[in-house]
Amino acid sequence: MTARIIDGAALSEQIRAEVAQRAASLTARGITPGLAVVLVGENAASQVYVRNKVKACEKAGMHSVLEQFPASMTEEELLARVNALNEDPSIHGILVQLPLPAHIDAHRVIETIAPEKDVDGFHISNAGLLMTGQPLFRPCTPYGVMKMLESEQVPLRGAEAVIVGASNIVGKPMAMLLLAAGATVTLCNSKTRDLGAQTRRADVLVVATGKAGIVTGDMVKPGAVVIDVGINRGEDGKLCGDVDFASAKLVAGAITPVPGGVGPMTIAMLLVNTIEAAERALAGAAAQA
Ligand SMILES: Nc1nc2c(c(=O)[nH]1)N[C@@H](CN(C=O)c1ccc(C(=O)N[C@@H](CCC(=O)O)C(=O)O)cc1)CN2
Repeated sequence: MTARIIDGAALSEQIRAEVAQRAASLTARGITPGLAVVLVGENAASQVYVRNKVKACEKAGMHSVLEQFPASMTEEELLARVNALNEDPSIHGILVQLPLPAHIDAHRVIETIAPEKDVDGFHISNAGLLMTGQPLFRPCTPYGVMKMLESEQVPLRGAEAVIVGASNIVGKPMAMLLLAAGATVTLCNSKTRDLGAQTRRADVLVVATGKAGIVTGDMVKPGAVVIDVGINRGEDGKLCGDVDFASAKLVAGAITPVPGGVGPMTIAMLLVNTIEAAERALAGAAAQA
């Protein structure tokens, strides 16, 4: 058996086209959705991601601002920039690209973003809302994974979902979204004993560890849906995921590639969250008038 390839690039194009229509309709009503992307430091991968985010906004007819600062920027200076963006009415979404330089407390920065502009969904109040089943913004990567599962019509009610990696930005919110969809969720971490025993139970397996090839074909249940969130640079210089694609695709029922899988969906869902923020701002303004 060879797995069906889940094409995140194609699905993200569809979602971005829908976003462009919503953006045009908002602009016609006098409000152009605006996203501010803040990058501190010279991380090469982050530079690519933020440029792609800004380009995607422009293509969808949205306003975007890229604020780039040297790694020497202080935490107080960054907090002041975030506060200024919180007050800027032309900006509906704010994201601070991660990782931040080690001298800056990422938690403090994220907690400074106004929750109603936190289009990454990382603010503690947005994490709490997601956990209690009342999401305002769903974090973009897990939200994109849910859209991929939906487009593939993967049954989630009662399914065994296993997530490898328990980060705040992917693993934990992924667990909340799968739980809300009715899956039985197992969240594995670096201390998990016999990882293969867990992953082999999974009808839906999501891998987000940042460790190339941590999941191999022998760790996949035949017919499972395998979602690879990892983006690593292999020894050959090419991008690869956390899943050993060559062996896993012979066992899985469906699998996401890297590149062209979850990555493009992350950017598409950022646009969706920004549109939603702008739509809420318009509704709020109308209610006050
Ligand atoms: N503030 C945030 N920081 C980070 C997030 C995030 O959601 N918010 N996620 C990741 C990085 N990330 C988004 O920022 C991201 C990673 C990868 C891609 C992507 O499209 N990847 C392509 C390959 C691109 C390449 O050539 O390198 C793919 O997989 O096809 C988009 C967004 C960490 N930081």
